[in-house]
Amino acid sequence: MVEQSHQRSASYGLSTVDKPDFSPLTKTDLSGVIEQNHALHTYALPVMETLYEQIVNTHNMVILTDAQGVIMHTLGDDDFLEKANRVALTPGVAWSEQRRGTNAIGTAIAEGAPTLVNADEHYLRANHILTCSAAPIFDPRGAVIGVLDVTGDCHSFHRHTMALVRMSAQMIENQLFAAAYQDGITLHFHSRPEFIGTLMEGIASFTPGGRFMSANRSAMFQLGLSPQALSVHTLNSLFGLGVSALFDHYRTAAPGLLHMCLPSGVRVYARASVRLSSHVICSTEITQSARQAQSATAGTGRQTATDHDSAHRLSSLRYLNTGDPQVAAIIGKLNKVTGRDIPILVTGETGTGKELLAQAIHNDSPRAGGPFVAVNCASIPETLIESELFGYEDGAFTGARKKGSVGRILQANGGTLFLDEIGDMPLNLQARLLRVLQERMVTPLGSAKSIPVNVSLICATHRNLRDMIAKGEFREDLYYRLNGLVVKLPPLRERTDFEIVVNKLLAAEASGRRYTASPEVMQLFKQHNWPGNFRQLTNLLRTAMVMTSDDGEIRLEHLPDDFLDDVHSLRKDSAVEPAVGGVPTNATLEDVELSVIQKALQANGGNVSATARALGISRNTIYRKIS
Ligand SMILES: Nc1ncnc2c1ncn2[C@@H]1O[C@H](COP(=O)(O)OP(=O)(O)OP(=O)(O)O)[C@@H](O)[C@H]1O
Repeated sequence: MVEQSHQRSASYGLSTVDKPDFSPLTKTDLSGVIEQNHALHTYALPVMETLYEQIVNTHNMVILTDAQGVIMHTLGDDDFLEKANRVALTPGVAWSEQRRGTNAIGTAIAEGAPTLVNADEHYLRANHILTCSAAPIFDPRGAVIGVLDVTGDCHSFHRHTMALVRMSAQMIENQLFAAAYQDGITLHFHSRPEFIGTLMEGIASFTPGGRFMSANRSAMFQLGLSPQALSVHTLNSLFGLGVSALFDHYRTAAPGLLHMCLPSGVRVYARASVRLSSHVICSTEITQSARQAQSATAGTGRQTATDHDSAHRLSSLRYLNTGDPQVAAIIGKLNKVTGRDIPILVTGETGTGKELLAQAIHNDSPRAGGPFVAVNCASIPETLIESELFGYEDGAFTGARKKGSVGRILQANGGTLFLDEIGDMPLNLQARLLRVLQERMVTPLGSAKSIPVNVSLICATHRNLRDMIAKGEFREDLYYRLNGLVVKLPPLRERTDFEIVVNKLLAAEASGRRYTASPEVMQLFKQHNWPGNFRQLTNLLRTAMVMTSDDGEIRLEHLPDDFLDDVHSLRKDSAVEPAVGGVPTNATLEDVELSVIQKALQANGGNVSATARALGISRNTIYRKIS
């Protein structure tokens, strides 16, 4: 390999006596390279730190480059970094074979394989002082996206270094893989069970319906198939197990590792995890959620869902229907419009489950195999909403990524776009959004080209859009475009299935144990007004469950003090209520303040930011006053 690389080096017109080339990229260009390789850079840095800890004080350095061999980051012993500087081993410098002849980084890229280049194996004489071990980092399609390298003084050569570098590169690949394929079914497998959970495990991901999405290098190796060959497969065709059988397995009392058979006949062990957007349902939790789905439907006298398509059922409309007539009516209406691409507007206080409902609508629709893209218009700075939604072309504005960005609307193509807090969309963008909905075309920022897009739209808001229209804050024409079907999720305090909801959440949060709420606690819960709705109740239950004793019963003493204070202050508030002229004679200024804040909170559906705006005080003041 070294000999062939030397021949290539000569063919690039390099001479062995060439001096090191000190022409790094400018700071701006280097930032551009790092920006283009953002995910690689982010996931590689912690791995580099760990790798460096293994080799500290050995006159070595750790190097990360992009796919062209441009150094993006280095970590090393000070004395060696100084020496490295002399041969241009610094950020911004390219170490491709074309620029520096045979060297571990450039040759690893040229060969697409881990490479060790020691002392005089380097093409340039100036680099004979080095020993370098490099491993390419691959993306799931098998393309080299960067190189991890350990370079040191040639006298410091150690034969274990290469193994460390290879393992670290694999670790980066697995982390990039996990970040890129978060949704769907993920299988972790190996022919030896003790290797599951280690760097050696194969990882393959599938859509909730079982279609193959991607695999890491170990998986491709074990399956003996290329990324192209894998793309036509399914969970069943690769592992001899369908989605429903997978869920059946996890519905058994003590699900162990799965036993599966690869197309080659090799037997493997596997662990599966399922994640449907914001919901992670891992191994044992699959069992729980599946059971709850069944008990939820059984509780309302509905037919239990069939096993096929179990993954969708975990976040389906049926699962949300736990007996409240308002919710049942909403689900009845939604079922009628499913698949008709009628825009849906979900209203309701914060934490009432608007996003969960949107996800369930998507999962129950014919678009379930497509993407579900959620955008919270209130959490993105106003200046960025436009580029985030519509995307932008190369160099559209200062700070834009070199290659441009596909906006969220186009990301949702073929699936569902969920625009949360649509009331927070700035007026000028409301006009652009309206155009997209009318013309079904998106024009990215800085582009003259319009791209056709096919999305089903669900919007949500806790604000009163009609009031906003009256104040000129929301476009009437957009409102009529969004409200094909308007549904209002009830706040928890109005739900008649409150007890079922509490028990459902307790079961969902319990991993294998049984938890209950004592009658006093349930009574207290029913009297509380839950401004944060499901989010608040879930958090409270999580904390209380940790406090319980062996019997798993949540009693008053297990509830957090701040919640009890809240309940107490609300009671105090209602005691103050029947006052003459609105201000009770025995009320302190503090009581009145608290009462005003609580009323405003209620009027704003528990939304602290909106309350702060309405009262003209800071969010911190609100938290301080109600704590
Ligand atoms: N019916 C339900 N059953 C179980 N959990 C639920 C239910 N509805 C909501 N939740 C949980 O409550 C939390 C808040 O739900 P979600 O984000 O959907 O509410 P939201 O109305 O969109 O809130 P916000 O308006 O603040 O964005 C989530 O963790 C969600 O999983």
